[in-house]
Amino acid sequence: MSYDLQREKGAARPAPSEELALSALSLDPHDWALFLDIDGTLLDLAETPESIVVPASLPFDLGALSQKLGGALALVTGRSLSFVDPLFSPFRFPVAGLHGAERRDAAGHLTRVPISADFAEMKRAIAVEAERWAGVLVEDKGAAVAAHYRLAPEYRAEVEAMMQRYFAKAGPDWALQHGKMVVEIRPARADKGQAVEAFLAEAPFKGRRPLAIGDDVTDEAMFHAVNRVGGHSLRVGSPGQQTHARGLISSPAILRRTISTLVS
Ligand SMILES: O=P(O)(O)OC[C@H]1O[C@H](O[C@H]2O[C@H](CO)[C@@H](O)[C@H](O)[C@H]2O)[C@H](O)[C@@H](O)[C@@H]1O
Ligand SMILES: [Mg+2]
Repeated sequence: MSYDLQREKGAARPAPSEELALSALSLDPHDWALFLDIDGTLLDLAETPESIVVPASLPFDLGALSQKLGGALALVTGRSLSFVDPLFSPFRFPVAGLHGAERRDAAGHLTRVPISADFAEMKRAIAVEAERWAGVLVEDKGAAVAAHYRLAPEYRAEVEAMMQRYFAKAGPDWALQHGKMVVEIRPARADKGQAVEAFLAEAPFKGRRPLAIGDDVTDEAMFHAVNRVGGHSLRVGSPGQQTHARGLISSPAILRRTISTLVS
């Protein structure tokens, strides 16, 4: 079933997806729950995982939006939980990390994944093996590991083959996650769609219509999850991509500007 925001709100003329969906949040803030990806959605992509820039106003705009939504705003990211909080300080939003495998709910309860000795050894082996490819970065995310080739795209095939090989040895508790110039091995226990479903079963998200905004393959699971329950989904990027998302936002900057307008 296609959820027609434009018709429901009686808009007089077609408008870009981001304006429609986000102005619906503003009109009925107690009806909606918002799920936001971080890299490539709220934040512009950067050359390395560490070199992202969080505009100074963004945490405060998100804090104001969260308050407007009665706290029903969660971050759903491939990053680890421990990486996320300092980005949005002084706020600590409900968050799902490692593509859904770990989660902190609105009441502050944590679900984490223990790091086994075998996985720690695998991370070390991947880091050592990647040293031979100048520019390839290995990101240790605790219970997940990512190999980035953004600075060395000529090694894409080698990086993919290496991660595939370690994934094949890792066993059924692990998933291979492709992303933007990155391949990751992450816990298979939950994806972003399952994380969104878990939030939607709890206060203050429960009973609200979900809107999910993301930019990448990993976000397709949450697009699917929110569409299935009559919510709405927006993909950040250019037109023409294969996606479950029902609308498009052209860039993180446009999303940030729209959020800022909603709370000003
Ligand atoms: O689910 P997300 O919040 O979008 O996180 C996905 C991955 O984002 C990061 O990698 C991506 O962004 C980097 C910084 O802009 C960029 O350098 C890299 O090429 C992108 O793949 C992060 O480093 C990963 O751990 C996340 O899983
Ligand atoms: Mg992203």
